[in-house]
Amino acid sequence: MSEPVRLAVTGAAGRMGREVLDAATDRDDVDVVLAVNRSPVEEISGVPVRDAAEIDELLEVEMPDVLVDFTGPDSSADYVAACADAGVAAVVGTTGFDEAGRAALESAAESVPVLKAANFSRGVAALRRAVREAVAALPGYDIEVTETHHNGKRDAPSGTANTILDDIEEVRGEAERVHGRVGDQPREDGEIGVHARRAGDVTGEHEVLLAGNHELLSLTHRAGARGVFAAGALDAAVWVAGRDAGRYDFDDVLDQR
Ligand SMILES: NC(=O)C1=CN([C@@H]2O[C@H](COP(=O)(O)OP(=O)(O)OC[C@H]3O[C@@H](n4cnc5c(N)ncnc54)[C@H](OP(=O)(O)O)[C@@H]3O)[C@@H](O)[C@H]2O)C=CC1
Ligand SMILES: O=C(O)C1=N[C@H](C(=O)O)C[C@H](O)C1
Repeated sequence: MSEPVRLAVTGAAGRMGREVLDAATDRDDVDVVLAVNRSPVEEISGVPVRDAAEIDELLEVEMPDVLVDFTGPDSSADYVAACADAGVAAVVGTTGFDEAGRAALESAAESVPVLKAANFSRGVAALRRAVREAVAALPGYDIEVTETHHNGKRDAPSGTANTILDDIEEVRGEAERVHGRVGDQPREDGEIGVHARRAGDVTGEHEVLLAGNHELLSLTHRAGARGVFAAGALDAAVWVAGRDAGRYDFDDVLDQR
């Protein structure tokens, strides 16, 4: 068997960072050599957690092959820039990037491999394929996309919902995205309704509704635990290690284009 992939994990103390560190302990194809967090934390899953402010020096000293990031969009763009300087591949699970953040990832991808996915669940990858097929088969049907997440989520709509909306527009052409409705606002032909709900500790749900007259198709994915995202992110890290510089996504890992 080949050497385990040397991993750095940023946002180590977050909901996802903890899952990634926990999942990594059960695998022999990865070895966490560096975990960092903004707020001080001593250790997680037996891995000492270092100060995020020292990321540049830490990458030079620990020499990970791949950095896995689940933080926030601004810090993620900074970490990926640090990866580009240090020659480290990046797997980005963080969502909610603005134009400048997206440009920073593109720029880093000129020097190192950057694999970004709004959702590392295999079920969501299958949902996306099913949605593209359903949209192609049901021209003219009304489409509404609803996502539900825990009350700690910052960005809305979710990165996954935005990706699904892009998928729908790829099949159907550009559409107006109507975020919620209020007052005298009848549905216009071709618009896509988008709804973001935040409640309790919901891990993540995405529903795409396609409705014609007298029939309704509902495609739904529910994540039961964050372990599914962590497993996918680690699969992505193993896959991306040693690749050429460039942009990659989870479909490349699943080889399902
Ligand atoms: N692609 C996927 O499959 C998935 C993606 N996500 C995305 O991952 C991201 C993180 O989600 P989640 O783990 O729930 O979030 P949390 O808020 O639980 O964790 C974020 C972590 O990042 C750290 N952090 C935040 N801002 C900074 C900063 N400026 N510099 C350094 N560290 C920082 C936080 O540190 P501190 O301890 O100081 O707060 C915290 O440890 C979100 O964008 C979410 O949408 C989530 C699940 C799955
Ligand atoms: O913040 C979360 O929790 C999640 N975020 C991702 C997103 O924005 O799509 C993926 C997952 O749904 C959980």
